[in-house]
Amino acid sequence: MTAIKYELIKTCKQTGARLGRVTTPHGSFETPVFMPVGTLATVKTMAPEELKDLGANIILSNTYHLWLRPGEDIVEEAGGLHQFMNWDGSILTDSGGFQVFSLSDMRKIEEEGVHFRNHLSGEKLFLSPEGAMQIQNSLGSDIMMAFDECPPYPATYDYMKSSVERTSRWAERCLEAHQKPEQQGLFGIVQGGEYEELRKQSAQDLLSLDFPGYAIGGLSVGEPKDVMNRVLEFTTPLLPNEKPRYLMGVGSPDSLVDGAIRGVDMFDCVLPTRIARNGTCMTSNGRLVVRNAKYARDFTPLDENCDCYTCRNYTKAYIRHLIKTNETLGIRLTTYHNLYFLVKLMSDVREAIREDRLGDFRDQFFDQYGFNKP
Ligand SMILES: CNc1nc2c(CCNCc3ccccc3)c3nc(N)[nH]c(=O)c3cc2[nH]1
Ligand SMILES: [Zn+2]
Repeated sequence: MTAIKYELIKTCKQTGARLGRVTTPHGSFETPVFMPVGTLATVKTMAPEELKDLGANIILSNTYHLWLRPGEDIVEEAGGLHQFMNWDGSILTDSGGFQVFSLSDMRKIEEEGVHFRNHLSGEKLFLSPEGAMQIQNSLGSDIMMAFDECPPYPATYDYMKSSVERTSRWAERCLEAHQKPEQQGLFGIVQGGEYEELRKQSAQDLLSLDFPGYAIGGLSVGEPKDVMNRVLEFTTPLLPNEKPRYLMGVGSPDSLVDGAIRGVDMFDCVLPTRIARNGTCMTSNGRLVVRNAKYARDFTPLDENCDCYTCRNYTKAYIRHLIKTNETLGIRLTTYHNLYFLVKLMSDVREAIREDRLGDFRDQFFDQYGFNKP
């Protein structure tokens, strides 16, 4: 019995989008799905009950951060991440490679692994594919990610080629170091930047290792949206139809819809929680900065089309007051709303796939939200 099961329910007749269901040892969820990010074993300011209430069934956590604080040994002693943070839904952990590159300034990549400095203390550290697997094993996540290199954008073809080949060798080492495949699913991460030949090579290498799911890495690293969409158009068809596809680090509402249309099933992004902390909200009519003076006497909800807890019980004026006075309830209410907004968006996307009208949904959503239609 493998840890991860994927059921393809149907494909949208109007687009390449898929309606599916992923089952892990901690439950199942329909796809396409947005996964809230919980870096330090918490989706910032949200209690697990609130995440369940807003409709989240799977959240992300992170090898790099939890290895540094509190240490995976403490999490293991607590009985694993689910016990430690009191979350009984599914958990996906990233392997730490990306965080090393995005957080640590001094780093050196070798065949063995990556040398870098702890971004908090400056002490020298080393992370290898085997180390990343051991940490995720201790955390007890339902879905683990292979240790990969996410090259910067842009990167030369030659650099990208040698990076892809190393990431493929690291993926093999992760598989060999995988201790509990019946309890934890391991996803391979396809790299290759914007080079179709290298995406093909990366996908071919990883498919030969027969992972239960595949991630598309190396995107949402500063490339223009049309580059991301083009890479998706020639990369998703390389992946098996009967396994989930996870686009890492994406993204904004328009990228989620455009990714789903191109056959992506799973998404994660820090955006909704990060912008909530400075009082910026995603609404059906576009972004809203609630601390703006014009909302001081606006006694309507953040989004009149939203039926979330925040929008049913509080006004822009009150939330603006809380944000301006740095009252914690303020960012809790904006976080709850932003997460609900993306979870609801993906529910609407799944509905549109069921009814074979995701292309029409995209046009209507983009017009109302204010995205320019290319
Ligand atoms: C924002 N753009 C972006 N993010 C990327 C990530 C991280 C995805 N988010 C995981 C996370 C988990 C917990 C807490 C915080 C973040 C990647 N991860 C890996 N392993 N490989 C990638 O190529 C890669 C590319 C990315 N682009
Ligand atoms: Zn709301």
